[in-house]
Amino acid sequence: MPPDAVALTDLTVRHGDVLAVDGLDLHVRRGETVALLGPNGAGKSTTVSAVLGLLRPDAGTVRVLGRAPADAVRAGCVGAMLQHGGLPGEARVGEVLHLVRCSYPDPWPLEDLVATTGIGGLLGRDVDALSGGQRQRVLLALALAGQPPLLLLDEPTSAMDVEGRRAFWTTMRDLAAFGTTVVFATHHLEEADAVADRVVVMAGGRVVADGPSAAVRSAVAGRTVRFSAPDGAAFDRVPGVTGATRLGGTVALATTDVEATLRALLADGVALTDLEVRGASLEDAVLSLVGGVR
Ligand SMILES: Nc1ncnc2c1ncn2[C@@H]1O[C@H](COP(=O)(O)OP(=O)(O)OP(=O)(O)O)[C@@H](O)[C@H]1O
Repeated sequence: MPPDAVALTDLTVRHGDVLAVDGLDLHVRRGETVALLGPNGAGKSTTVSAVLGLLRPDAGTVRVLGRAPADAVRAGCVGAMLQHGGLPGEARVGEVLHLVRCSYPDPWPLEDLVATTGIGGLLGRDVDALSGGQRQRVLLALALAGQPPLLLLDEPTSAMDVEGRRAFWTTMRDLAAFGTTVVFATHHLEEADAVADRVVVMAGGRVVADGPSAAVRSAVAGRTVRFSAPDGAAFDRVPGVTGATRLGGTVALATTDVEATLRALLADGVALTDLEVRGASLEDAVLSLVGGVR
């Protein structure tokens, strides 16, 4: 069996007095697309930095495609987009891209790379004059320049507009379909839900949930029952209901037991017009999972 793309065993990282990553075990198989989720300060960026060999763990081991992180990076096996990823100043995008491509033995063909990342119109621009979203597209092109089998992305779409995000994730899906392993940290949970094979929810430097998005969502018991109801009707004492809100003519009941709630409402003669039952969203699940750990 080939080694995992990323293998973190009992990883512990401190920044001074702050315990940023606390005994983390995380294994990413080759070809997986994994989202790292969690609140600010959960340890996602620190984990990404450790995988890139940018900081030395206080304890535990990091292996990247079976090698030490620095060796994997030096061999051109890892492409990265970091939150504070820098671009050299006083240079044009095309020049920077040329330089980076030249540093790899088998760079991604220029025309295809430029088309894939949508930076054709930016090649003659000064890197200092790029917008946040344009900068992120250029950073993506640099990350992909060596055709790496592993991509590490730390909040890669944070500055992109809706169209840019959509194009970005289409590119990621295409890369994943060709076997690239993609590990990304994000606060855009709908992107994680749509793109990742697996989501890893972190809080306080530890993993609090790890699995396919659907499994993580279903681990949260709560569901919502919505229907139209006239003003004045009260529903907070209905079996299973843990909270009731009303917006205009629509009532939303949070419930831990959908069947009991619906049976009781029907027995009471509630019409349940426009009935809708919704499971927890990934956002609900993450909020619930990290709630006690912050
Ligand atoms: N260079 C540093 N010096 C001191 N503390 C740091 C440093 N970098 C991170 N930390 C602390 O380590 C903890 C984990 O931070 P980290 O950036 O890994 O979290 P994160 O999950 O990526 O957060 P965010 O979603 O805000 O990017 C936080 O408490 C943070 O304040």
